[in-house]
Amino acid sequence: MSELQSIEAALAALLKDVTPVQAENLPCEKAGRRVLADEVIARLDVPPFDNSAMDGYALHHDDAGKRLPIAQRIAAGIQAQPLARGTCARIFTGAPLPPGADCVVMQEKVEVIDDEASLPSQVPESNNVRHRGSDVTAGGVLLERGQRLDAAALGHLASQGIVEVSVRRRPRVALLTSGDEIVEPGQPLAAGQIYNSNRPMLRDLLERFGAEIAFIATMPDDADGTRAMLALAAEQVDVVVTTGGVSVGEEDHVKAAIEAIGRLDLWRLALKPGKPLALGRLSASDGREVRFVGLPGNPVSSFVAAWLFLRPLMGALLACPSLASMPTLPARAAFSTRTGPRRHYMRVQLNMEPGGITAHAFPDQGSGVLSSCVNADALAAIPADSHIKEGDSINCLWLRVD
Ligand SMILES: Nc1nc2c(c(=O)[nH]1)N[C@H]1C(S)=C(S)[C@@H](COP(=O)(O)OP(=O)(O)OC[C@H]3O[C@@H](n4cnc5c(N)ncnc54)[C@H](O)[C@@H]3O)O[C@H]1N2
Ligand code: MOO
Repeated sequence: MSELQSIEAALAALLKDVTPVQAENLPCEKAGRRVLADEVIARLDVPPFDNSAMDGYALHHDDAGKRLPIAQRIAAGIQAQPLARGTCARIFTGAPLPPGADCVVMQEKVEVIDDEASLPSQVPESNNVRHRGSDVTAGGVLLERGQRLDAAALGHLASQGIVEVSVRRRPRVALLTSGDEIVEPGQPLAAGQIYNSNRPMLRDLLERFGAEIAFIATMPDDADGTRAMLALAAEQVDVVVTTGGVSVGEEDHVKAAIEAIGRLDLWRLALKPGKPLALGRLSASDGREVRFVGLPGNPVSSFVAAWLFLRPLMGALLACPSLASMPTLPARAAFSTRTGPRRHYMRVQLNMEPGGITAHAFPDQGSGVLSSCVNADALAAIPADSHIKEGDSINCLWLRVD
């Protein structure tokens, strides 16, 4: 039996010479979850003017402790008049601070009698004032290149009045499943058949990793049909992903087809689940090189391999650092286990407990037991040839995409 190969070596082979996909301009309202192709420079100071953080009274801090006439009323959205020393202004949250005032007292601390406000004795300068440019300074970097546009980043763009951004187009992926026994939901099941669970699962994962599923099909059962389908897919996409048929069985045409129209490397990884992995390249007729990733058919193996290989591949194609690497968390094992020659990525739920984060493993970690992935928060990476006891510290890959 040949030696098992390292996950890191397979990942390096997969990511070698990946060039990021092209940029495109998109309206911000359609750019959610997309990745910035360029940094965005702030055009405006945010906030654009000194303003009040509270509903209350604006004054100069030297006038603290006095009873002051209320000289003006400043609502959000109106222009404030200069404030004379010895007076104060009624002011509301977000309203501009009047020139001459340098602090605000919240209304709960002020007594108002006959249009005069009694102010507390000590009010520090800048109290309850949000200063111009304290969040963002015009001319500075608002968002970095490679930033995924999450909810807050979209809000940040809008705060600058920006309506369009340059983002990476979504990598186009072909998702092909194989196996005579695999049937689509909605069809009747004959004896020996099972439903195609990998297709919707991988589709969802790939879309969460930023891909567009541009081609989705079931692989034909014959050699010519398989070769024709792979060639057709390669014309339309950046990456071809298949599941099934990467092990040692004979019932498979995918390996032969890839070898006929491209290059193929078969890996036997020190990874559980997900030992067999096929990586390759196909050539499109315009000379583009299309990456091929053949995931194992067992649903849990393809789930784990998708997180370990497809996520960093999408991260590289999108030039997005937060996708390229997985967030990791140390946790205490709430279980004990022994591993053999393969690193075991156990599906765990993470609980926040008084002593820290605890990882609870699903009882059946079999590679066909998809229940172990439902509600899993993380993959606990248990090193090869180790004995983990309850309470030991383990490293968990958080199954989370921004
Ligand atoms: N003699 C050996 N047999 C196997 C080895 C080995 O080293 N020597 N490796 C095992 C490991 S590990 C895995 S993982 C699987 C990988 O097999 P394949 O990638 O060739 O996949 P298939 O044989 O086509 O299917 C495996 C399993 O998964 C089910 N499957 C496939 N596609 C789907 C789908 N779209 N939805 C749901 N389930 C699917 C299929 O019915 C099989 O049960 O090989 C081991 N064998
Ligand atoms: O390692 Mo396989 O990938 O057992 O399912």
